Amino acid sequence: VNHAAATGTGTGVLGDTKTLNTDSYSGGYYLRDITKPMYSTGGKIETYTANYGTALPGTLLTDADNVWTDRAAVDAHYYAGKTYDFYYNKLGRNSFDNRGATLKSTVHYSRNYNNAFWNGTQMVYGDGDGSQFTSLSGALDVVAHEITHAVTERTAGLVYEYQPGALNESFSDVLGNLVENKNDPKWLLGEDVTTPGIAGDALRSMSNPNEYGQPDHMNEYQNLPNTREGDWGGVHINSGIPNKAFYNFVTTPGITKDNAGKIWYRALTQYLTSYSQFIDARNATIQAATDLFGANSLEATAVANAWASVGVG
Ligand SMILES: O=C(O)[C@H](CCc1ccccc1)CC1(C(=O)N[C@@H](Cc2c[nH]c3ccccc23)C(=O)O)CCCC1
Ligand SMILES: [Zn+2]
Repeated sequence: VNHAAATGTGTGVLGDTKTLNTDSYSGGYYLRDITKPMYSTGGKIETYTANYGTALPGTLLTDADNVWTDRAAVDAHYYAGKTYDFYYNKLGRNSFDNRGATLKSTVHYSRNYNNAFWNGTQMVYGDGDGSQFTSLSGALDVVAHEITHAVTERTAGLVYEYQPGALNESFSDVLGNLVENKNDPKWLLGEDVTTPGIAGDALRSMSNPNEYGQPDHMNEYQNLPNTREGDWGGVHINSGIPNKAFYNFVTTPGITKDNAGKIWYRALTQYLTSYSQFIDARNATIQAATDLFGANSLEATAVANAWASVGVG
């Protein structure tokens, strides 16, 4: 048969079994999902391996019997599909460009690579060194974090430095956790792949940014240089402040995750721009809440209070 949707099974990074959307061709199966609405305009989800090198995208994964054992690839593929579904079904967005662009992931990037990234074209995942991280595609919040960088790039375009960069980071953490949708009262980031030898820790905490060295209030804002060593003005550090604002908002009685996500997404895609500062994000999220729920709604009031609680506005 020439290219038909097939259903395979695979083992994920944490040893769990998952059902996968694959593509059958005469002779075997590709790790390619052709079942999504994006396929009507040629979009698909494809997962590659860099084979421990750094050339991208590497080789599209194939398998003879549709039983997949590359754990990092299984999760990169499955979680990209879950993230696509969230954006399409919950927010009405058709892939990161809203025009059904193909989602391409590469796993086994380099050796013992303790990180992951969106490179402007695709997602890239390291396997970690087994101590600091396990394969980073093993966390849905990480996968959705990376794909949200692509969404931000195509919408607000928040530049990756200082406050706009910290907002860029925060939107990726917020959407990462909303897509993951765990009942995690601490709203942790990367908990499934950080320090496989230690339970209960994470990369960041949205409920208590201080726990992982991040500020949770403007009076703790860290003025860092716009260099690699300075984390581009502290984009992964000062994101603790907007992260805490979102946490305070979404945990306000009467506020739902779905409505919080709609408000943050509308602010990102309708009001924020390349050099928006924290105060602009406050104003944008209040405006979005007002658009969606009314000026004196619980949502609009709670958004203003949440930003005020971290010293913004
Ligand atoms: O997407 C991002 O913001 C991060 C991308 C980092 C990157 C950028 C450019 C080239 C290479 C890597 C990756 C993630 C991140 O937050 N990385 C942080 C924390 C981190 C992960 N691995 C590290 C190793 C050393 C130091 C810090 C880190 C960082 O790069 O700062 C996001 C979710 C999990 C990993
Ligand atoms: Zn990021």
